[in-house]
Amino acid sequence: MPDLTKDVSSVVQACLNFTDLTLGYDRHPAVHHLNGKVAKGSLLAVVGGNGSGKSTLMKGIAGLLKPMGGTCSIAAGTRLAYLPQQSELDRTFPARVIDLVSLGLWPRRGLLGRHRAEDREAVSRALVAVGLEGFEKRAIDTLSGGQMQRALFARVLVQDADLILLDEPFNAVDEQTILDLIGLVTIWHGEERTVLVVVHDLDLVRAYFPETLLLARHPVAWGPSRQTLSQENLLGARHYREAWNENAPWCAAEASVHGSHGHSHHQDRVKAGAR
Ligand SMILES: Nc1ncnc2c1ncn2[C@@H]1O[C@H](COP(=O)(O)OP(=O)(O)OP(=O)(O)O)[C@@H](O)[C@H]1O
Repeated sequence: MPDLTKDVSSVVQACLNFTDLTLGYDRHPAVHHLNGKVAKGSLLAVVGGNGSGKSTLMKGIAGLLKPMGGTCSIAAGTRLAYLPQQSELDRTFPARVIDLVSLGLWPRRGLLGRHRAEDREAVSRALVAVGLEGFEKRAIDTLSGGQMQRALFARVLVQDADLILLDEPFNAVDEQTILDLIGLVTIWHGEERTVLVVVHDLDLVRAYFPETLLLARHPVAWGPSRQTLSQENLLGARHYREAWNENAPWCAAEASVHGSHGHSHHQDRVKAGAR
């Protein structure tokens, strides 16, 4: 399986290194044989259709899913912040905005640690940066989807992480919120943090993300966004997704028919079944 990150020079320090990484659930792989490096300071969009493995990859990097095969290594000393999809969060938890944002302090202070004046200032600055000044005491279950996403970005700001994983942060939020949140992502990129974002809107990707990984359970393409999002690659991803058999078992054999990437024994099964 070749490394698809052709544009990443070997002299650039890698923040993430995938070696034949396969992730999945109950022995059913959802991301197959991913190889490549994410250079420190990259701003990488992760795109693909529903069920193509984007969230699974994020969970694998965050350490919430153990690889079924291969490895995902993170550069030593990297502080990580992971923002799951909003649908995975429990909004009914009785917390105020300030409590939610202050959770970003726990890697430094511990859950029960006393917050110092500088911590309180960091939380206040983060709330101002996301446009939620004055919302400190609001219960999180009273926030709109966009306000909640702003609060979650404030928590990421407070975390001060080197590697930031954002899973569909622009879903179900209005245009102004998207622009404000993109502004923060751009600032993080300027600060040389490594940022991976699952995005559905390809126009947004083309406009703001220098690099893109296109997934269809396997990596279809990875490189500069314009090249990755070529018609050919997008069609290839769709073709692979349409041929996917949800019930295919764990792959044992390797059979590469897509030229340089992926293996398609699941597709073969579907075709064989259709005959
Ligand atoms: N907890 C789970 N248990 C079993 N299968 C799962 C689990 N989570 C995801 N899957 C399956 O893994 C595959 C990849 O799912 P994943 O959520 O990574 O896709 P995605 O690209 O993020 O999709 P979407 O754009 O719809 O969020 C899907 O077939 C999904 O049904």
